Amino acid sequence: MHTRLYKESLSLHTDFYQITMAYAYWKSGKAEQEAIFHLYFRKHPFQGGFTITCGLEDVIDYLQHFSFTDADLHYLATLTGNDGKPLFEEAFLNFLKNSCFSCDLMAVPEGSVVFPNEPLLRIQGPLWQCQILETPLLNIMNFQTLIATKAARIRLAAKEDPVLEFGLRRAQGIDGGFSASRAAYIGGCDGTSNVLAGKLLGIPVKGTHAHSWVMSFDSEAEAFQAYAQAMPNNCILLVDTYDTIEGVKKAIQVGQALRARGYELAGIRLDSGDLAYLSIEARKLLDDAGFHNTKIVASNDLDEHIVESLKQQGARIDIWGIGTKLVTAFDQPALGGVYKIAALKDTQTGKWEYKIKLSEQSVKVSIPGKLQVKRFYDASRGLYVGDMIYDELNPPTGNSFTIVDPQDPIRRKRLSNEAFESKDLLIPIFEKGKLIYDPPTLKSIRHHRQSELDKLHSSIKRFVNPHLYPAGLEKSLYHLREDLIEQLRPH
Ligand SMILES: Nc1ncnc2c1ncn2[C@@H]1O[C@H](COP(=O)(O)OP(=O)(O)OP(=O)(O)O)[C@@H](O)[C@H]1O
Ligand SMILES: O=P(O)(O)OC[C@H]1O[C@H](OP(=O)(O)OP(=O)(O)O)[C@H](O)[C@@H]1O
Ligand SMILES: O=C(O)c1cccnc1
Repeated sequence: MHTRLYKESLSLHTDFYQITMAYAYWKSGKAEQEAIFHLYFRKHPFQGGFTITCGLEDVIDYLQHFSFTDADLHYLATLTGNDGKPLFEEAFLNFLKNSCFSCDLMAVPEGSVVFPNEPLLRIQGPLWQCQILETPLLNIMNFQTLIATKAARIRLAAKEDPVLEFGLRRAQGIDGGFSASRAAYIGGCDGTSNVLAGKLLGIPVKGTHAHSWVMSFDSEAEAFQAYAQAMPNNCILLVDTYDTIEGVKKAIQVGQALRARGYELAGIRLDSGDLAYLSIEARKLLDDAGFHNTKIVASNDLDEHIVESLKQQGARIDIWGIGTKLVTAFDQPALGGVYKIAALKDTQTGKWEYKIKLSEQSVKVSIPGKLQVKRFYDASRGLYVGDMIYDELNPPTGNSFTIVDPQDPIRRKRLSNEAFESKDLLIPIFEKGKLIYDPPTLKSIRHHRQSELDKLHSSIKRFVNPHLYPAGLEKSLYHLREDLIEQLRPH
């Protein structure tokens, strides 16, 4: 999508240090050494129990367009060090000019449920390429994964009701708005007010009208009549500009006039006040007047918690319009996804060397290897029962496995191929830079997200103190990691 939004080449859409490292790798003869990196997160957002991965299509788009234009190289050639001399040798800029993306990429399909420490992306290829891609891959995946997860939580709260994403005006800039609309649709919104997302992505566009429409007329009644006149087949009237109950009554009068012309009043919208009380009162007025099919839309700083509460209060809201708190992920504005090197191939021996990052905080110690995730499914209950992160360089044998929670090694679980079905989550996307994956449509990603959430036990999906889904390291990988920690920090 980036290439459709921006005319610029986006190969410089990275942090400066990625380019200085690429240069230094090149200078030290390591640029082409084969490496494996993983992109993963350590903690679910929103204190939740699950995360929805999102952003792969934009990652594919980015990688397909990854090349340095003359203008990019010209710019890099102007950068100087503190002695005033150019930072990058011309031969390096030529090296960039003649290169294109040539890595293998494995990914968990968009819309899948994922858990801490599981690679959402695994990239294998020349060290300099893997490195330089850290920033754009995180930039794309962190945001869209965050918003898809927020939308999925709102979808859970709204149950079967339609949810419309109204966030563009409050979103974080142009791409923030556009990619939020995409991620929100994958996460479970049914439509968007973002017309560009409608055009480019095929998301249904929906909406009502603003207070300024009403305020531009001498009276609310006139405003409603004029709107119904202009758009009799798409008439949802915002009733709270002056007095909500009076507004509903005026909307009913307009609804009667519409009916006389052979149209139906599609809905009313409430945007302030006590949404439970007002929706119940509005429903009574509409039903008493015979407008049983006129929907009640609600908006006003909604999020999953308010939607859940309004439903518990018996609110009669049919459609939820949700903007700010969805597209800005208001209560957690960033997903802390990270991207770490996990193995490097020795150029002499051709053998992989494991790489691990230590930290004082055990949660921040990285996981070495060429990781894959096996997910176990209990077909008799229709539920996912556990995920095993394992090392393809040293895969476990047999049919029964132990997984260990790296943060709490006492938490272990046995998973067996005999009791459960299983599948590997990471699938091939690029092979040596060639795209070998046919990305699914947005609609089918959305369906996939729904079927994934259906396979999670309700205790994992609750908002308050969700149950911890068993996702751990296969035992021998756990021990490998412990051994490496021991070797690097023996005391
Ligand atoms: N019955 C309810 N239970 C829980 N939350 C509610 C209920 N009704 C409305 N809310 C939420 O409470 C908040 C109300 O905020 P606020 O007081 O700013 O709204 P308001 O009274 O309508 O004012 P404004 O006219 O400025 O929008 C919103 O987030 C709204 O979604
Ligand atoms: O509340 P959100 O979830 O962000 O949904 C979108 C909001 O945007 C519109 O009004 P706007 O916020 O521009 O003006 P208002 O606050 O005066 O209604 C609309 O009326 C909603 O309230
Ligand atoms: O169509 C609407 O009602 C709408 C669109 C954007 C923001 N708030 C409301």
